[in-house]
Amino acid sequence: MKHLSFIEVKEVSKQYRQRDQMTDALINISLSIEKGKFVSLIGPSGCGKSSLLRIIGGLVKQDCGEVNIGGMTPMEAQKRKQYSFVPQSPALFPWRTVLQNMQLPFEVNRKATGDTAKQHELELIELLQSVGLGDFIHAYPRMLSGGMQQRVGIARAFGSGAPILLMDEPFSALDELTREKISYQLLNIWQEHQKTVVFVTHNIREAVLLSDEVVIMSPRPGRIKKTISIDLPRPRTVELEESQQFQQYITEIRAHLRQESRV
Ligand SMILES: Nc1ncnc2c1ncn2[C@@H]1O[C@H](COP(=O)(O)OP(=O)(O)OP(=O)(O)O)[C@@H](O)[C@H]1O
Repeated sequence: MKHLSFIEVKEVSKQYRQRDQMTDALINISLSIEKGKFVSLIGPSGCGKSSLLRIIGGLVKQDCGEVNIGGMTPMEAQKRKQYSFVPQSPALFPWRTVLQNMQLPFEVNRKATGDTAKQHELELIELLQSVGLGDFIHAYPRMLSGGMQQRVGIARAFGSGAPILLMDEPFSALDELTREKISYQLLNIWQEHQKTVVFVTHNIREAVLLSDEVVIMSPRPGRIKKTISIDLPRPRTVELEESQQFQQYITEIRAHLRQESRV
């Protein structure tokens, strides 16, 4: 049976000009992502992961090729509030409580969606509980650690109503243990809400643990080297992480990345 793709990137290329120099950030990228899938982009620095994420999200325009988001261009998809971005740091407003920060997308998008924050308050509180922040609903961001703030950012993205989450190294500023804990919380919340996620990371373990597919990219110019389907059962567990099968995926991806980082 042929599966319908939700995000379709076809033969996309992107160059940047800086002074007199041109950089081929992406060359001939084609990628197809089904609705509800979790897909990671991994590769060495400069291979174009963020550029591809931004092109999918309509923040950057490709030079050639096509991007189709459920029948819309990325710009149309953006207008129709199809995306929620989770950047490296969560951009919370310091003068708003955690819950008020969660409510922000509804206030911003109210004209487009007609939904009010009040209608969704219970749901937002449940999301905060599911990332372990049930006791911090009325706290201000300054009272939270970096990891807790990032969890608010993730919960907010899942609560926003957007079907596509674009996450650009959301855990990169966190220590290893916090990172591990948050990846499991992200897994749980994703399992429950079934959003389509495109996740940029440098971390192989994280990519295998979270993803249905890992897209390995290579630099200069940015290309897709290989796409690996992660055929591991869900829910993914700590035991699974220690299994031979899991380790095999890590070894395979690491071998591809090593070839890329040879200088
Ligand atoms: N706005 C820009 N102007 C000029 N060059 C750019 C711009 N954005 C990205 N580039 C270049 O395009 C290439 C791809 O950058 P991009 O940030 O997409 O890669 P990346 O894989 O996300 O890197 P990293 O892992 O370091 O974040 C790099 O060579 C980068 O220097």
